[in-house]
Order: sequence, then structure tokens, then C-alpha cells
Amino acid sequence: MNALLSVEELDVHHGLLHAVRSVSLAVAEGERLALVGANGAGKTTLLRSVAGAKQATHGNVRLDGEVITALPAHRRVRLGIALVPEGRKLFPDLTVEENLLVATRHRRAGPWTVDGVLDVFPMLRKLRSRRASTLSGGEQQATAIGRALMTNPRLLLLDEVSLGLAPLAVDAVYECLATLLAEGATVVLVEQDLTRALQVADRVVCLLEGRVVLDAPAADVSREQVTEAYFGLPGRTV
Ligand SMILES: Nc1ncnc2c1ncn2[C@@H]1O[C@H](COP(=O)(O)OP(=O)(O)OP(=O)(O)O)[C@@H](O)[C@H]1O
Repeated sequence: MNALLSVEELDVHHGLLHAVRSVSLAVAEGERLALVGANGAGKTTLLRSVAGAKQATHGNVRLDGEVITALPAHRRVRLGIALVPEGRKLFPDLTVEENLLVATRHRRAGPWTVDGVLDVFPMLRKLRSRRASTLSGGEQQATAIGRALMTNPRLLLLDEVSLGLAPLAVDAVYECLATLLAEGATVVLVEQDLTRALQVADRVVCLLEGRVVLDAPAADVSREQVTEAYFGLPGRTV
């Protein structure tokens, strides 16, 4: 497989805490990988290390075969890695449009414009001039994903897009994501909702206490197998 992203024996620490333990995985161009695991399994830490927001202590991250492990986050954005962080992290006093434009500072060359984002997320069109702090959770999430798209990513890292959203808002965000996925976006998705993760993904990787305990095509694993891996129960698929 010609991997767009390769993670090789990656270790990441928070002080003394060994949060990501010798994790290896690869994501091909156009692939949708769901990264699942219980709270504290290391999913966010792994995504942040791929994005350059957290330095790894050992191992490598490669984009298109090039080692990028030591590059700062803004250089990785220019290479095409965009992170939609847990909690969305918008600028609350800026408008939707301004939040989108902030992302253009270090971006990779490419086609995305504010209007392009508003086409994918029609719910934002009438909110273009509204301050982010006045938006609903779903609207904020759409803005955060739009901000990532404005960098013209080759690889989109989505951390818990449904967290804290009402079910209808989750549906709306996923409906918009479906448009992107249909266009062949390469995505790593951290998602607590296993049903949704398995629906969206081609492949599922499960982390348990920082280690990969399952890495399989989504079509080849049952919900039960993923749940067993998730909780570290015997009989899990590795
Ligand atoms: N900034 C930090 N400082 C210290 N410890 C941290 C920090 N961020 C995460 N951790 C710890 O690292 C471990 C992995 O956390 P991480 O957030 O990566 O897990 P997660 O799988 O994304 O879980 P969640 O679903 O709760 O976000 C946990 O034990 C967590 O408490």
C-alpha cells in the first residue's frame, strides 16, 4: 500500500504518563480510518502528535514517505495535515467567516474558499457574519471543520466531532461530512459512537491504554469484536 500517512512505533508521553505506546498504523490516500477506544486510550494524543501539536518521544510520522516527526504544526498544515480539535477551539469573538479566514495564514495551495465551505455546510451560510460564541454546538463544529478545509488538507484529522452535540446536530454534521467523504477525502476520525464510526470508516483501529489492539477493515469486524477490543476483553481480534 502506498501510504499517505504512516505512523511508526510512535511513543508519546505526558510527563511520566506513557499515553501512546509504540503505535504503528498507515492511512492510504482516500481511506477513512476510524480511531476508537475508551476514554484515556490515547486517541487525542495520537492525533495531536500527527498534527504536530504534541511532540512524540520516539518513532516517526511520515507524510507521503517523508519524515515529518520534528516539524512544527504550522509546517505540517502547509504539507496538508489539518486537525479539527476536540472542543472545536474557535475564536469566540470572531465571526464564522473570520474563523474560516484565520486558517488561510499557513495554508497549502488549493481550491477551498469561504464560499466552497458554505456550499458544503449550508447551515453556515446565513451565519457568516455571526460571532462564533453565538452559534449552536453543531454550527460551531461545522465552522471548525470548515476552518480545517480552508487549509486545503490532504489529510483531515477529526477529533470527536459529535461530542456534546444534540443528536440532530450530529446527524447534520455527518450529513455534511458525507459530501466530503464522497469526494474522496482522506480522514482519520476519532468517534465514540461505534455504530457511526463503523458506518463511515473503511478501516477501524482500536487503542487500549495507548496500544493498538485491533486494526482491521471495517467490513471484516463485528461491533462485538470492536467492543471486546475496546474494553480489553479476552478473544479480541488483534
Ligand atoms: N495535557 C495532558 N497532560 C497530562 N496528561 C494528559 C494530557 N492529555 C492527555 N493526558 C492523559 O493521557 C492519556 C491519554 O489521553 P487522550 O486524551 O489522548 O485519550 P483519548 O483516548 O483521546 O480519551 P478521551 O476520549 O477522554 O479524549 C490519559 O490518561 C490522559 O489523562
